[in-house]
Amino acid sequence: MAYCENEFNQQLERKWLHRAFASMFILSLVLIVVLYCIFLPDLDEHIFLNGVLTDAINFLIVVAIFVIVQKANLSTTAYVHLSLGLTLWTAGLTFDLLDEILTQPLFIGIYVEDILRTAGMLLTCYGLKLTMADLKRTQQRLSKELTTDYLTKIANRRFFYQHMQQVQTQRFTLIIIDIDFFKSINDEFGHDVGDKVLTELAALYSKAFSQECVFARLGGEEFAVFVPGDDQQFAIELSQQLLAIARTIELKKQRKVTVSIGVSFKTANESLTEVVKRADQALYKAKNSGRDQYNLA
Ligand SMILES: Nc1nc2c(ncn2[C@@H]2O[C@H](COP(=O)(O)OP(=O)(O)OP(=O)(O)O)[C@@H](O)[C@H]2O)c(=O)[nH]1
Repeated sequence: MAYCENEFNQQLERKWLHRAFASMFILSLVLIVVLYCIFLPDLDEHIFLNGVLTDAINFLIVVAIFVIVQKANLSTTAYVHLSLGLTLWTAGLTFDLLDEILTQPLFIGIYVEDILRTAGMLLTCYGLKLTMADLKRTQQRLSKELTTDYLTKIANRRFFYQHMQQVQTQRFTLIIIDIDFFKSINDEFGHDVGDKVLTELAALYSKAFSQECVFARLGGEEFAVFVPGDDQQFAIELSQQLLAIARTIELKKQRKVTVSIGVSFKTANESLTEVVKRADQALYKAKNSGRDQYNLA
């Protein structure tokens, strides 16, 4: 609710900002033309069409960029810098354009026109830099979101499979962990307690692995660990440790959480599908043999 209100206020603020910049943009151009007409009433004597076409094209290009900026979804800081920069730049170009049609006082050509254009260009450049930085931040956030599990904040299935694909020429150990009777935990204690068990288990397991291991939530109540190498003894010790960690999570009514584990070792020419299938089969055996245990494929 608070989020929606905030979003609404931001949209309202942006709408007014748009109106203010559009009005300022149009007014500044009209003002320059009007001032010319006031101070140079004998237009006929001054009109000469020298290079007007290229200046008109330059003018129209910057006006088009201004319109694009008004429609773009930018951060407020980037939007303000770009709009202000383009307004000043266009004001400079208006003097430049009128200069081709009318004779203007020297000080306008030397100071006003160039100062406005240069200040406008600098502000626009800075606005572009801010826009690029915003874009980079958005890309980084989206790519993190794409590979992170929304609930436990550990890596998700997409990240895990991408990682296995990248290192599929190496030998590795795949451990699949599945919480036992998770449906009954949800049914008995509620979905929020189920969520808490998932986050707590993910946090405890994250601390148990070294940097080279990749730990992810595959979905539902299923987790997976990628361990480089195919050391069987290490896999057994790690699985025992994972079983013990799960039992430390205590639910109400003295009920403890347990997990079942399936382990497979990737051989040199084996496909990813095959190694995942063998780990799944090992997990299935651990479940069928009474749960709270591991099985090696
Ligand atoms: N709280 C919560 N529950 C989830 C989530 N994702 C899946 N579940 C539930 O997890 C349960 C999985 O149940 P089952 O596949 O029957 O497995 P199980 O009850 O653990 O039984 P076994 O695996 O055979 O021991 C389902 O009831 C899903 O609704 C989640 O993000 N949060």
